[in-house]
Amino acid sequence: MSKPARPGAAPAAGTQPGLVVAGFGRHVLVETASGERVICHPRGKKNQALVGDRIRWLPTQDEGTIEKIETRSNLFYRQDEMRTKSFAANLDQVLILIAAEPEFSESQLTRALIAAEAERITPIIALNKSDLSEPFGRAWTKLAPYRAMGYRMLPLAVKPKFDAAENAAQTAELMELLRGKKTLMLGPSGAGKSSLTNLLIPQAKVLTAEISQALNSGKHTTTSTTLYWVDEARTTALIDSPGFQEFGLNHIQPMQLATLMPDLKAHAQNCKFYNCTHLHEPGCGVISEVNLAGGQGSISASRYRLYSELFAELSQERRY
Ligand SMILES: Nc1nc2c(ncn2[C@@H]2O[C@H](COP(=O)(O)OP(=O)(O)OP(=O)(O)O)[C@@H](O)[C@H]2O)c(=O)[nH]1
Ligand SMILES: [Zn+2]
Repeated sequence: MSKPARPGAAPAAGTQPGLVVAGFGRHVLVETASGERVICHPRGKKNQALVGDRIRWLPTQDEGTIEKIETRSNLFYRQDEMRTKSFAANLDQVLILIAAEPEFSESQLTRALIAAEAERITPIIALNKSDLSEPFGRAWTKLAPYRAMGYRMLPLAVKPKFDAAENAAQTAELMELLRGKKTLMLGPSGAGKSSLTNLLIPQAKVLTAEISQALNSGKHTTTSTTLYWVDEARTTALIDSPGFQEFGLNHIQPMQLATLMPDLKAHAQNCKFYNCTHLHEPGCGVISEVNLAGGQGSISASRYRLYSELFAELSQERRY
């Protein structure tokens, strides 16, 4: 009998390397070294393999079992009201896709950025629908503080109402950023995630249908996280996680939060107390920056409000 898969455990004899390219519940689709795809089941109750995981698997009749999950370089979580679950691993970067319309939520954006910072992953912010010039201008302005924080940001028109010369250039710039990397794409409903997937991976719809057929006995599902190769050489990957709502941040300590927000971090070193929560302490560098006359400071009132709300949320989650 083989031992249950455990991250970092020694591989069992006869196992083969593979990459998890889709996940549905406890079953995953594994891509073999030669590019074939096999459904694999986990051995044991724990250690669910995630999209992006490098694994060792063992063939059974027409399927396989996962014998080992290689050590992960990072791990991403999502959360709903009920609980936090991990859903993707070993990412190189995160593409946060938002749009001129519907108006993006600064809270959702901030949460996604914090989750990326916590895993030391570079986030890219893409603002879609640059063809809608008026709302686009407003949204671009709203993003000014995030550009000032140093985040990589680019305009995009994935599926413009009217084609313009710059659309192709914007897509090309994005492609340049994605090249050779595994990128998790996320964003609110209506931002253009499926449009972007279809643009970069024209066969995505067919692949998705095949995957849900294979993993879910033909029942249509949109809840699986899927890794799509953008190029034939399989060096550039886009990971789509439909139904995405919120990043799971419960694993983050409240006292860690300010170090994951570059605008706050820059002023936290001026605090009088080393364990300052930046909520009420005298001599707090963060609070004095927020209170600079006329809102001239580099920490906006809305970012500071998000910080205090998240601080309260993370302090509560810890109790159960
Ligand atoms: N004007 C304009 N509309 C766009 C652009 N890109 C996408 N859209 C439209 O925006 C709407 C939403 O696009 P989707 O690709 O379905 O967005 P999504 O993020 O996948 O949304 P969900 O499936 O709800 O998560 C569609 O009607 C698209 O045609 C763009 O660059 N410009
Ligand atoms: Zn402080």
